[in-house]
Amino acid sequence: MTLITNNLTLDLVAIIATFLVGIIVYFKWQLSYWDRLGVPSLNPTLVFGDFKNYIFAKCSLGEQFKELYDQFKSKGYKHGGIFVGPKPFYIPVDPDLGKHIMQKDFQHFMNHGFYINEEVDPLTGNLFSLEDAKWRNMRVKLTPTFTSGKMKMMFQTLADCTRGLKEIMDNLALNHAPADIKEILGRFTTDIIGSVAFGIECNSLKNPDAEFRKYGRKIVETGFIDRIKVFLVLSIPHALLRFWRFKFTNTEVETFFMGAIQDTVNYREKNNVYRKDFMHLLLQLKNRGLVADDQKITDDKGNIKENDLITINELAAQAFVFFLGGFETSSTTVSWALYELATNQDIQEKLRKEINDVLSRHNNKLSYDAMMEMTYMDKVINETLRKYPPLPIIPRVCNKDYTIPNTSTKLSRGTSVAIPVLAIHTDPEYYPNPEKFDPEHFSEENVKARPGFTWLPFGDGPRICIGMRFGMMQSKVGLATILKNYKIKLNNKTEFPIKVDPKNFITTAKGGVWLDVEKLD
Ligand code: HEM
Repeated sequence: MTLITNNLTLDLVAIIATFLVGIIVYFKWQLSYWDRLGVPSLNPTLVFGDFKNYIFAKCSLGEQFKELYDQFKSKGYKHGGIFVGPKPFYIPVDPDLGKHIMQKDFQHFMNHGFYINEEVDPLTGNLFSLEDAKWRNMRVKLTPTFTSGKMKMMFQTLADCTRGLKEIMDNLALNHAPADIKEILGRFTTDIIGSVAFGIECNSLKNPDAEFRKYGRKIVETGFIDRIKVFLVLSIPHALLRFWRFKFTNTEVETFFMGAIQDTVNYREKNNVYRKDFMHLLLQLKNRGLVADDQKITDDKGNIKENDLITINELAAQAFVFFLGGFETSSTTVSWALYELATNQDIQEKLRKEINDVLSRHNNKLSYDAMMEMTYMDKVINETLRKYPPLPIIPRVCNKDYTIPNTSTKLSRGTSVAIPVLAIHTDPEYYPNPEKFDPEHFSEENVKARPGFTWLPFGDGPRICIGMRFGMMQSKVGLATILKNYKIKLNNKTEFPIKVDPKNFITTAKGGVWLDVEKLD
């Protein structure tokens, strides 16, 4: 049987050719999207759009966006449009546009546009992914969990984990062995966040193959399949992915975390356990519908806010995102800080002096108040987050048609936006000599002289990182513990000049950061 000609082979060739031409026409039409809208664009290619270098692991996600931002900036554009595959993304170049998107006109750009399918993939129902009213409600419920009072309450749990960190560093110093610092700090922050988010002693500092560490690694180390999943989530309409019952979370990871959370919840509810951690506050939300300053996870006086109760799946998704947000971001931040301090010994000495001076006023004990007094430490961490923002871009989606300020261009509902954080942080207009590690970029005068929305490691506006205080606190504790007790130098196992690993979503050092450690008296 033939369809078009009298020859089956010719028919097949005709069908395939028509299909290919259709795809090419579709891509060409899509790739003219920004031109049709009057937004400057670059030279996207069929299939990959402007994203070829990232897809082929030639550069990291942040570097890919930086390359595109730099092109727009060099042509004097205030904004631009790019393509991830066929999907258009809007990029603000002028920080004032960033301010509109993240703060002034937040009601138009409320969502991250991440994939959610709470039914098939329950861990995607977390605060980072939630949208619209669901996000707002959850954000309001979780905000009291991260006040400075709650940070103070959790400080001791956090400080307890420094013991294991010191044991490892002592051993390395004694044996003159190089420290794979990113790995060690990954175990340190896993122990902290496992303890405060799950109430579980993970013991990954003692045992590098502890389960929490193993699954934590699985989440952040992205293989080919994970890159494809990211590409699908970025380029395919989510309604279609939901229709396919697409699952973003790795099933093994989901089974492990859901199991661990369910066990902890059961244990605490059955034994009425009180512990000063996030899990306690999440359990209050689950059983009482509010976060309270007391030891109770249930309320016997019938004083329950029924409408504000969260389900066990919602609790699990939030504990999961605290874990995810909490360990890798801070451990990479401290690793990069130590890399820079090993390369800049004068800054290392200056910071050590501040740590010793402050601690001498606090009985030589790490405490929340002592950490708050370390202002040079703040500058060093801010500068680290400038050069190496763990999230090199921040995604947003336009949820209500929007006219770009001072233009007649309309972004329609559903348009994706990427705030190019790394690119802004390394723009010489805001940070002269951006490759230089200089904590004085964060002196009072320099901060005042810079336009707003040019330092965005935690994002900004109503959707700013909810765990910022906690992230800063654990980074400071890690850095203070190491610098107080050890002098560090770069070991020659560290690649020099160091490169960002293109295979990781988070800004991490390719090949790791290796340090020589000398114990101080
Ligand atoms: C150095 C440490 C950290 C960095 C650099 C960081 C960075 C970020 C960024 C860039 C965002 C997106 C903000 C936006 O859209 O404007 C974010 C959101 C978020 N972060 Fe962090 N984070 C850190 C630590 C933490 C910690 C310790 C936790 C939890 C314990 C956490 C939990 C979250 C959550 C739940 C969100 C979603 C907030 C929302 O959508 O309302 N992060 N973080």
